[in-house]
Amino acid sequence: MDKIKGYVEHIVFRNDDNGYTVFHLNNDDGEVTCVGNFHFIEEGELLEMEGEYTTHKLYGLQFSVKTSQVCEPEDLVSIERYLGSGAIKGVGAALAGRIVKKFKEDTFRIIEEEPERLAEIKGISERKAREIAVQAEEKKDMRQAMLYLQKYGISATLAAKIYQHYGRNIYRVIEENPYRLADDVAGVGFKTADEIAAKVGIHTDSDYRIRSGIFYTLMQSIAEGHIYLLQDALLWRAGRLLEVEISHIENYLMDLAMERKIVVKEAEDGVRVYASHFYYMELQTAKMLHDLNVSQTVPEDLLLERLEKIEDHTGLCLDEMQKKAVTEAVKRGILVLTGGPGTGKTTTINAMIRFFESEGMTILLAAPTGRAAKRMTEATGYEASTIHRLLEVSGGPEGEGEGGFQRNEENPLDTDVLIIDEVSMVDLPLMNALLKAVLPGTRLILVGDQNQLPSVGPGSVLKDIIESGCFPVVMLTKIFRQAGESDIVVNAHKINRGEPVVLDNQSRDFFFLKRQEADVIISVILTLIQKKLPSYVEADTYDIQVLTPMRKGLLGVERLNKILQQYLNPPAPEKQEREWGEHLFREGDKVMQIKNNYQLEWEIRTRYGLTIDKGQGIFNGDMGVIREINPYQETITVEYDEHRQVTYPYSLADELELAYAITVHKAQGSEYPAVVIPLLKGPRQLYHRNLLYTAVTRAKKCVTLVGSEAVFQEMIQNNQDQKRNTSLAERIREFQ
Ligand SMILES: Nc1ncnc2c1ncn2[C@@H]1O[C@H](COP(=O)(O)OP(=O)(O)OP(=O)(O)O)[C@@H](O)[C@H]1O
Repeated sequence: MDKIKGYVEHIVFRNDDNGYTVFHLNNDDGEVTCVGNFHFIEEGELLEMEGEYTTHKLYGLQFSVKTSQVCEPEDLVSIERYLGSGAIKGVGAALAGRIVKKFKEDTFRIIEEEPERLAEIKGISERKAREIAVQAEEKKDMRQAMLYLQKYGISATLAAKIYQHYGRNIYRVIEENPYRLADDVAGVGFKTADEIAAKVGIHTDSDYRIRSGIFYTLMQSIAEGHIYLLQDALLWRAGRLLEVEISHIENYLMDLAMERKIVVKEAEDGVRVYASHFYYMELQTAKMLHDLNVSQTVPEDLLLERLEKIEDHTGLCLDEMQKKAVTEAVKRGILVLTGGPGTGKTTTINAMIRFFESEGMTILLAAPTGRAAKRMTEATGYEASTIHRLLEVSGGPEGEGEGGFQRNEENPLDTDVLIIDEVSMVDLPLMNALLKAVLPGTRLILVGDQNQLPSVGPGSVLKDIIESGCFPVVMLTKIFRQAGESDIVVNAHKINRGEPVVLDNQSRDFFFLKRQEADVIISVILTLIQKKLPSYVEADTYDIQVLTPMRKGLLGVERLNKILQQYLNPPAPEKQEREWGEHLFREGDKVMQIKNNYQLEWEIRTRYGLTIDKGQGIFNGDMGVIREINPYQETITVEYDEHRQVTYPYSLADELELAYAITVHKAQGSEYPAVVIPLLKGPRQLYHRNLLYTAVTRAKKCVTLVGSEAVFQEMIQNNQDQKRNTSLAERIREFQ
């Protein structure tokens, strides 16, 4: 082991999650590049470190740090450098120089013990002197707290967040009730809090622990899509988590209910336990839906007359149900329009738009995902946005949550009509946020297919609204696309009704290739996407989408992506590549953004590098191709639709995933020219009718299933998609 000591000259790279840092150190021998894990580090600091010199194949000689210690700067130059490094706001290099010139080696003591004396220096008022002292003190506190949290194995980012939340109270919180962290700090879950508690020596049946465990169990079920848990299930799950007797846990439910942290309700299916927040969210959503449900009396014949004019004008010819949808949308404050693929939903939306337009009304369109919004724009010729954008999300990536929207009850949307498509994908928190921003008097039209998979987030809002029976619903059932013209549509409806589908491969757009082994299936997929399908549907290889039910397993997303990457984008000397944990990205890879990120900037450039358009926001589900991995700038450039290029710093690489294959869940709301679906036996809870239906309906021109016919037919028969525990329909009825 070698020992070195010097000043941090420049931090080149820092990963805040694990503290991995690369920096230049200035010591007696000149400049040394150091790498290591640091909890807290700043330019200008004096460090004493132990470690060894290594040679990196790209970056050359480095000092790999094993242990380190921060020392007080010793000589005057160093004190001045530290003070002027920007570590203390408002003190630049010049001022630092003046301070050190006056107080010399005594500088730090003066700042700490007699800060008012700083005002003796020209340019420092008494107020500024106090500010400098406070900042210096905070730095010291923070460093101490970081070291303290490090003992509990907490990452640097999390430690900073925790410190920000509690400040100096951190010691009391950790020692008395570390479970508070799970409630107060985003990113700390019960598990982390529990580990800390164990280290602090908090007893396994302490009050705090059990309360926190109950909440954690409720939150887990919310993450699975439920709004409540039945008491028995909650007790059983919490008992297993906490390894405490169920009878012991039961006592706490009453306390938590008294404190209004949870809501306990008797219902037909048993005693339901809600996290209060979610109980009231359902209640409020139900109330807001009712508030919007106002009817207007408009003479029917007048309406139909105007509609006819629009039909003449546009060449649309609506059937009875479609007409009903338009007239109801005009008369009612809220309308649900539902139906399977090809039943004319988009055509009806278009007719509505033309009608409202002719009345001079303002219209807003939105959908839950970027891709769905784009499709809506294309189908209507009207600009549609994502719901998050519509509500003017203010947070960072996924930073929405409650209160994260600029549009709300105090600043509602200014429109006469609001049409939302793909409502099956909208979860309860988003519907709640949306309704807050819609004034009664606005016409809200919710369009969706209730048989698609439910939203990823909790609730089954569309189904519940329909099931409540309290609002006007127009259900389109007639399929307008002709049989033969589209077996995708015909078969999708059969799947939905639980009828067997004939697999004789006589179709032009629906194929089933029977194979029984995973690796054979993969080789068939490769032939399809490399050779057969691109010319058949007139699309690029990368436009053909493989959809699979699972993430894990022989035919799961993770394995498929690794194999498809190898064949579709093999390594080559001219292609840069880089590993992130389990993932390897290579130039030329097909990737997907897996979070909404409203801050990411995109640019469209000409061949000569001139920027011709730019904007912000890349959404969950957007797909692109890696154009460049730049190890020097530490960036990845991805090109999305319409040549939009986004440059990601390495630190955002975890917002990307390979996308040769994606899960059916991720594909909700998107359509592809051709879809390939591998099918072998899998868990019954997942392999159900809705999943198959959603997968098949993602294809515009061609579906090819590859695998076991038995599994396919079993999925059609299995309508046991996991029932979600929700009670929005009941809350809606209670307001009747
Ligand atoms: N009343 C109608 N008469 C004749 N054709 C119609 C009628 N309504 C819709 N169509 C046609 O049926 C096809 C499907 O309609 P549309 O795209 O509106 O349905 P959709 O429910 O939005 O389907 P998807 O969800 O698959 O996009 C279109 O080709 C459309 O032109």
